[in-house]
Amino acid sequence: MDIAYLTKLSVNAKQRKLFSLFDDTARSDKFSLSAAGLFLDYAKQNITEDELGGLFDLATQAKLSDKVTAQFAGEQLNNTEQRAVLHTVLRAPNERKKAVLGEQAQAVIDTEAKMAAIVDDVQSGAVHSVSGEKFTDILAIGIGGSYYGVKVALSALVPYHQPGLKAHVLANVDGDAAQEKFAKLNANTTLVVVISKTFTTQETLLNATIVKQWMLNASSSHNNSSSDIIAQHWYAVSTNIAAATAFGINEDNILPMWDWVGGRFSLWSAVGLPLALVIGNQHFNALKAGAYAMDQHFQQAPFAQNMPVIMALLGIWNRNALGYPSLAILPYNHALRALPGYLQQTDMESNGKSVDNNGNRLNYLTAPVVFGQEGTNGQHAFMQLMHQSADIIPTDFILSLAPTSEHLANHDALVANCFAQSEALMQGKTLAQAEAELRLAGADNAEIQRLARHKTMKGNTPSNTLLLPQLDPYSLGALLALYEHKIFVQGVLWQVNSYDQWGVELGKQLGKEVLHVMAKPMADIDSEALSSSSLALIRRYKDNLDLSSR
Ligand SMILES: O=P(O)(O)OC[C@H]1O[C@](O)(CO)[C@@H](O)[C@@H]1O
Repeated sequence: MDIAYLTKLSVNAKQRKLFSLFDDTARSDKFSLSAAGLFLDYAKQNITEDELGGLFDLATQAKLSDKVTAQFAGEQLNNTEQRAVLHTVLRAPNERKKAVLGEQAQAVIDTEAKMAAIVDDVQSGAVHSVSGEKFTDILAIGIGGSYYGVKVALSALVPYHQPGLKAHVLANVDGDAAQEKFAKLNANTTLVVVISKTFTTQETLLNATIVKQWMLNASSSHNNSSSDIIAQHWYAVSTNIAAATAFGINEDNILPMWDWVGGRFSLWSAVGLPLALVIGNQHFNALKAGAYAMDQHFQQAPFAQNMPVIMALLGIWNRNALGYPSLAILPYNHALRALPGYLQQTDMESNGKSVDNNGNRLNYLTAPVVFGQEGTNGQHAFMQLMHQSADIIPTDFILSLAPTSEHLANHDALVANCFAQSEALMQGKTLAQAEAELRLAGADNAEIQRLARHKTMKGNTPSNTLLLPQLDPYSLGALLALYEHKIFVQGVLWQVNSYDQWGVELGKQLGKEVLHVMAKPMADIDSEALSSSSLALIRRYKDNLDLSSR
């Protein structure tokens, strides 16, 4: 990316009062657009039409259109793992699947049909527990991309859940997390879905093992045959069919994934099974249809009317031209409370890189630190810093226009808070305004002098406001696809491979080494791979638990 060009382009923006851009009375019309049912207002970004035009030029220089075509056509964009990036084909019509995947398309279509049949059969009771009862609970075990997508959609789409069927997700390897589930679940009516692309992930396998043991124990006390309960209650989604079978899962109950679907973009594949089981095929298809509508928009709209492209370029503007290091994701819907965590993974795991596609060190920074929380909770916590500190934190406000509950006064308050926060973050409060307010409230000069600076707020914080017409499967699908494409565009401009995650692998390697060292007798604790700090921590842990004698 041409940083010198970006620096030159942004020279005025750095000095500018963002609010002054609203001297143009047509700004909110010019800086907003709709796509796939979503509405984006980006008028509160610190950017002019000319500057945005400059960013479009940058996208053209990066041959963004060619890259979009290449991605949807299945070229191997993930060049460190020699993989295509084709999660989009999973939500495309079958003709498109055949055109892109060739012979492999039939396996994908068959898997979708098999998944749909499982969903119908579980919902109708045709597929039932060993005791002949209808399943009451779905427990999904997975982590990272094999967890977040399902989690975010499950909590967002509660009104679409089939009565009598509850879904639960288990990710954390802390045994407490599993224990919490056991307290809620009846093993005899629980269906388990293990989701692991590799079927080698430590957390998922440990959790699957304890859940299996819990179910076997419950089953023996119920006089069921143990092998039956695992064969009938357990499903898996994986590329590693052999490992899933070796774990004891009935081969008929294993749905394949493909290496061209990245974990964090896999909700659209059979990874979505726990979600589909609970919301049903019709709503799962609507989720995919919303994502497909955004795919179409992304491929067809010119840059100046392209929502993912605009959001991506604004993100680059804030990160690389204006130098802001983070991005707050603030959904003003309780139902979207899992979205910040989901986007944290998709964005930071994808674009948190420091070398380009050819392995050359970058001379600019990439993904911002993404964080967030549901509104209005954040206002009474970390948003204080967003208003009062000198740091500027660009923000995405996300809101469903239609209320998700019957409590309309609460929804009005929620909406008002959302709109007010973007305004407050942009306008801030000058010293003169703070002084005038204090004077009006009857403060004397000394009091004004003492307090006015504390009440001054920098403002100038840029934000997007994204509106969903209502929180339904279609809109959610469009929203998730919007962010997927935004991340893709940023990866293209930053020239990084958004689809590998070697950093996670390093953690896994050292995790194994730590476990290996922990298993040694106290006197032998040593490792060339670990620092004296970590070795001392291991000794302290063993001292406390006397792990070696277990
Ligand atoms: O699906 P798996 O193979 O269990 O991996 C879980 C997750 O771990 C990662 O490899 C790293 O977090 C993700 O990409 C993936 O979604």
